[in-house]
Amino acid sequence: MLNSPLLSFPNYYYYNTCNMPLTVQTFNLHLPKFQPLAFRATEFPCRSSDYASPAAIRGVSRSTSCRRSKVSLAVRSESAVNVVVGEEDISESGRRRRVSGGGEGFDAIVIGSGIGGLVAGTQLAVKGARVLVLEKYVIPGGSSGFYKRDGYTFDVGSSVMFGFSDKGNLNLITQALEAVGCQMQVIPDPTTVHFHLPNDLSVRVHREYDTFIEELTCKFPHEKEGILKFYGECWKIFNALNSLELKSLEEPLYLFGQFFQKPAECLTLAYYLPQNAGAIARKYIQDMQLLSFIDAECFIVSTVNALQTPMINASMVLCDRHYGGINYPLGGVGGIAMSLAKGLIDQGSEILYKANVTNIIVDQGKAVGVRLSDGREFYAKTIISNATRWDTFGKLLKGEALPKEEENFQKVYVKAPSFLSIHMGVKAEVLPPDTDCHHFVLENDWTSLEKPYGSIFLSIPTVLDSTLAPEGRHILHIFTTSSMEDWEGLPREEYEAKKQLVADEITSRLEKKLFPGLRASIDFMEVGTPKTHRRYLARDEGTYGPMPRSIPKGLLGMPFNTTGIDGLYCVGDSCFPGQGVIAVAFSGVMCAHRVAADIGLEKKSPVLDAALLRLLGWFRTLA
Ligand SMILES: NC(=O)c1ccc[n+]([C@@H]2O[C@H](COP(=O)([O-])OP(=O)(O)OC[C@H]3O[C@@H](n4cnc5c(N)ncnc54)[C@H](O)[C@@H]3O)[C@@H](O)[C@H]2O)c1
Ligand SMILES: CC(C)=CCC/C(C)=C/C=C/C(C)=C/C=C/C(C)=C/C=C/C=C(C)/C=C/C=C(C)/C=C/C=C(\C)CCC=C(C)C
Repeated sequence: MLNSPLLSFPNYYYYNTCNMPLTVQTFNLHLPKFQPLAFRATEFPCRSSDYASPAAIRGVSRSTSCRRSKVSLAVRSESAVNVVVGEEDISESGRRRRVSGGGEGFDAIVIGSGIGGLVAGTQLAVKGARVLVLEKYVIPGGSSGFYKRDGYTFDVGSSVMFGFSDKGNLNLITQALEAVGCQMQVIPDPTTVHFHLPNDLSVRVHREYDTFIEELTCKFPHEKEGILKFYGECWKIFNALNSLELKSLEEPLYLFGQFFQKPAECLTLAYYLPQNAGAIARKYIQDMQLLSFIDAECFIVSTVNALQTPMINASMVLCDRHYGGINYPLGGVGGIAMSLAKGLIDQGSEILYKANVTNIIVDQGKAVGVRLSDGREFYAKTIISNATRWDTFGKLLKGEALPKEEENFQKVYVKAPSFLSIHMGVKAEVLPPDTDCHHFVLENDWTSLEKPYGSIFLSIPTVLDSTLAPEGRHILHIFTTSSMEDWEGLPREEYEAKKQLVADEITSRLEKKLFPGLRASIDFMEVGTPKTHRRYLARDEGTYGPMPRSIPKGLLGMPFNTTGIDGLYCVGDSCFPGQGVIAVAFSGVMCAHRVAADIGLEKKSPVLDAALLRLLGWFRTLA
């Protein structure tokens, strides 16, 4: 007999009966004051092997109705039971009818546990909100997750971590962890990236700004003044950003407060908001090769050239790497998400894995809950989607017309291509001494920069943290842009053969350019394609994020967190300011602030809200 619910929210109860060898259980529901009119109980197997089998789930699901607070249910041992009570009558057929009032379960449900979703969730939890994070995969992190094979710990995405220092206002990863009482040991990276470019141009981006500038001006002495002016303008923006307290730009009390306290900095940012790095670089620099280098500097973080990269984003990454520096978390990037997920639970909120959201439930125009692929439903005051905007509006919101704002977003931005990634374990001796951790390779032709497979990104995190690989081995994480159309529709054998072929070509290129003998030193290799990214990250076409269709007006067209659907918010890289772990962490901070204001956990002014949201909507139409 279970007497007390593990969680006792107004209309949602979750009983975990795992490991209880019972076949019939009685639930004495400790109900809130209002008398529930109905409940539905659904039983789910706990063991992961059962979850893998849809038949097992179908076989045990059942629903019933009752008007009493004592319920007898036959459930299997090793099961978890979900009980939804109150407000809604959920009949056998699964159709919902509103039957009475009552409270809502959670303050916020977050769909997805990428860094964007986790930061939004944890920031809300520390403000006192009850949050439920639903993650499709078995661990948190999304593209910042990890996986282990044969003694290697691989980062799913790349390993360049901005925002992980101990100073300033822009160390958003450090701050997100600190907010939930976590701290991670980091290893300073002496070089952000080593560029290997056409015409044998080799540039190391040193942690010390002056050393980097010295190296660059050595290669382009005739452009010394232009170099100093361009990077100097980046610093002006970075310093303005770094002086602000970062919260939601959609919350007027905060925004006007910042304008009042730091008018010069806010006006600086407002001035640069619609501008792009390439146009500013061209004010100072004429040398085409140097301008191409700046394209490559931007491409590695935005997958587009400098002319299409917002100046605020470029300044953020071109300066943070010298200000706070790039720092790698000991034990791998995956530790960040694991720590945030733990922090979330420590704050009394929850995260469920293998929870694949298929529907956002909208009632009278308001997002009120979600439905999972296994039939479970969860309800909350607000729903935050960490899925991309294409997935959120194209797949999760069924039968809803695309809001005007989203139409505008899709007019300005397309899905960036995905990646082909190779996770490789190699014998340590193949790397020359003092090999840098991160490399960017574009061998012969500047025009190949943005072409599929044109340039190669390479991270060797074991240069910084040798614990990630077995003794005497290194990890090479290699990736290059690649589109879904190259991989879709191939029969299995052809698909596998093509993976091998492309991986061989990339390995040969690296062998020629950087590491002679690379092929013979391979100890482990796994190749992921856009299909892999789509499958494991649930990102439409495996996309890396939004990419402007043409020259954008800087960041002006990027949507923030609110959406055209009441109660529904987006977070992650298809929101302002875009791709990147630190960028999605900022979108999480902004989202949590806006949601907290909307559910009464932060100050708000409904009149100013309406005016600001209308104004921002209008600004976006100018993009
Ligand atoms: N700097 C780096 O080296 C680096 C490394 C890794 C990732 N990144 C960045 O991380 C960014 C992405 O972060 P993000 O937070 O926006 O998203 P994400 O794609 O990392 O995470 C989204 C999460 O949501 C889950 N999800 C999606 N749809 C779902 C559904 N319907 N039901 C349940 N779960 C669902 C996915 O499984 C995933 O875990 C990328 O832009 C990339 O730039 C950068
Ligand atoms: C509202 C209005 C209208 C106005 C107002 C004005 C103002 C106040 C404004 C403000 C603004 C702000 C605050 C902003 C902010 C921003 C930010 C924070 C940004 C950030 C960004 C970031 C980023 C973009 C990042 C990115 C990164 C990345 C992507 C990374 C990646 C990496 C990789 C891929 C690596 C590579 C590798 C190799 C080479 C190997």
